[in-house]
Amino acid sequence: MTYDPATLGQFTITATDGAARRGSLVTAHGVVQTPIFMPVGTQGSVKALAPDDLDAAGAQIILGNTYHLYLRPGDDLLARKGGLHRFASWNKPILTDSGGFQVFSLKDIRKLSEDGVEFRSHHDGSKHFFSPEKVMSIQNNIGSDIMMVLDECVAYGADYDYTAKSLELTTRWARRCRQAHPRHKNGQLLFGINQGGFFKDLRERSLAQLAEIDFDGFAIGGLSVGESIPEMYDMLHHIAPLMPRDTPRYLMGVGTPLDILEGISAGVDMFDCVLPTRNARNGTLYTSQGKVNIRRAEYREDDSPLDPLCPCYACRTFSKAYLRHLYVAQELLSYRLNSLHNITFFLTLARQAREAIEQGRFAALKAHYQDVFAPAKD
Ligand SMILES: Nc1ccc2nc(N)nc(O)c2c1
Ligand SMILES: [Zn+2]
Repeated sequence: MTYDPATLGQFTITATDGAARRGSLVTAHGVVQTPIFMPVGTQGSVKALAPDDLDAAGAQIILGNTYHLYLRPGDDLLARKGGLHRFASWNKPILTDSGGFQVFSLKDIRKLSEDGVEFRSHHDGSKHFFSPEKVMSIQNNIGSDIMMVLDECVAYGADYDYTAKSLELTTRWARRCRQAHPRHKNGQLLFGINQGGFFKDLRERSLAQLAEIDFDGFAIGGLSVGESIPEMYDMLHHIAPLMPRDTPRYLMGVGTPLDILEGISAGVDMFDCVLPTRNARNGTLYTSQGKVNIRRAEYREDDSPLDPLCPCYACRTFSKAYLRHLYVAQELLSYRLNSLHNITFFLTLARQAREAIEQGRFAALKAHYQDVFAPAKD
């Protein structure tokens, strides 16, 4: 990994269109063009796809997860293997989520304290403890280019008092993460995570506290946790414009194609979501004409490609009839081809957004896809 310490972490905005930003972020494993969609590879693999598939699809950066990789194969093993990049033969940027969200979604098998969170492995029930320092050490062993702080993602519906107390803890943990991992040590960037639930004053308080800490970027956490779309968009449009302008803004766990375009219109630069690969496995495919449920009988004899505008191997090589057959027959190839297509679609959407912002026509792109994915057509 060779990078120039002088430019590491540099985020440059090259064009804007309304609040939408076209930019680039320098990481130790390459420059990331934003807005960007990041395929999720929780356990060190974007399910059913190999690095050459991801390269072909135009992936610039993928996600890994601290909680999962710590439990299996173990961050100590990853350190011995030279880090996740070498272990998984992925030589482009990797962002790792801190595990906070995953632990808090384990509900009853975790205990929260000032020092961190105790939890039981979902594999074998063994007891573990994540402190801010521990998750920094794990992400250091993984060798991710962008690390996330340990945070508490409060459940949807949490009351004001609990949310206010929780964001203070998340800020104290964020400070401890920063102290535990000096700026750009090992070529790694560190992002803070905004919390505060669905209370605008708490969101602003969390942001003001985090903005005083020296982070390379800021994420919006605590959204896409079960709230309605209008609630998510309302908070998104409130907090995104208040986030520091000259560092990347990352909306965690979002979302559908329309959510991503909404986020970009609010000024968000980075997105990740399991939707493309998860929905690929249940036959829900995203195309330039809208969503296609490939298992529908109407495709049984359909010789046309899944998406005539898509450059992916699945669309260039096979018919809908064959893709439907693979799905119905539960052939493993169905996972690979459907995942390859959906990931290509999400990455293409991000590329189209970058081009539209450069050309001042982002609003038109967003309106086009709002029509394509209008609920009536589902
Ligand atoms: N919707 C999400 C997804 C991932 C998250 N990761 C962290 N660390 N924190 C959150 O609040 C998240 C929310
Ligand atoms: Zn395709």
